[in-house]
Amino acid sequence: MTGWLASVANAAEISLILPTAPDILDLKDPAAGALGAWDAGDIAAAVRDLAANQQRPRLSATIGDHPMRPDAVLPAARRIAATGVDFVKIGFAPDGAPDRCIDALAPLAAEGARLIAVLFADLWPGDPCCLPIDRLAAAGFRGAMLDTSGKRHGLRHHWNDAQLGAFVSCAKAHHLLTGLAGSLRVSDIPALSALAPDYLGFRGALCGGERTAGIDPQAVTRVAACMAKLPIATPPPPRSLPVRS
Ligand SMILES: O=C[C@H](O)COP(=O)(O)O
Repeated sequence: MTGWLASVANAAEISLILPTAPDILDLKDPAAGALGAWDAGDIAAAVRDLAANQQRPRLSATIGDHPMRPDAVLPAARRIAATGVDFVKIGFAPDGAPDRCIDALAPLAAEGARLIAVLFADLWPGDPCCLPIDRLAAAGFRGAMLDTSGKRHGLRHHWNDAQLGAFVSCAKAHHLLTGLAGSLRVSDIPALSALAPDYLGFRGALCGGERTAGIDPQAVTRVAACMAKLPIATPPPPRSLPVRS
C-alpha cells in the first residue's frame, strides 16, 4: 500500500501534521530551495523530541541543494546522517558528477545511514534507463524518489504516468524504496497510487498550493483523507479444495 510523506518547514509545523499520521515526516525548508535543509541542531532536537512517541512517523531530512561534487554533497550528507534521522534525502541532477557523488556516498551507506536519492524529473530525461538506479543500488542507497527541482509544474507535467510507472518498477527491481513527489495535488493521488510507489510526497498541497506559505490544516486533512481512502490490497481468496466423493 502506498504511504505518504509530509514535508514540514519548522518544529511548529510538526505538531500541526502529527495528528494526521503521515508515514514519513520530512524535515525540509522549502524557502531555502527544492531540498532546502533544516539546521542540523534543529533536526537532532526533533529526533530527540519524537523519540518517546510510540506512534511517531519515520523522519527524513534533506541535505540542501548542492552542486554535484563529492566535496559538497558528502559533508552535507554526513552532517544530516549524524542527527539520527531515519532517512537522509540527497538530490541528484545530471549536471556535474552525480556518479562520483553516488560512489562517494557508498561508505556512509555502509556505516548504516539510510540514503534516499531524490532524482529531479524536470532535469533528467524521462526514461528510467537514463537514471543511475543501478549505481544507487550498488552504492547501498535505501531508496529513490522522483521529485521536481522547479515547482511551477507538477511531476506529471514532466513525466507521463507510463514513464513514472517504469521508474517505480525499475527502482523496485533494484530493491529500492520508491517515492513520487513534485507539486502533487490531491487529484493526482488516485492515478499515482495506482503505480504502487511506496510513498507519495507532499509539501505544496499541504499549504493549499503555495509551498512556502505554511501548513494549512484543512489542506492537510484533504491529503490525509484521500490517502486513507486508497483501496487496501486484499489477498486473493483461498482456493477451494476439490470435494472428494
Ligand atoms: O518530498 C516531497 C516534497 O516536499 C514535495 O514538495 P512539493 O509538493 O512542494 O513539490
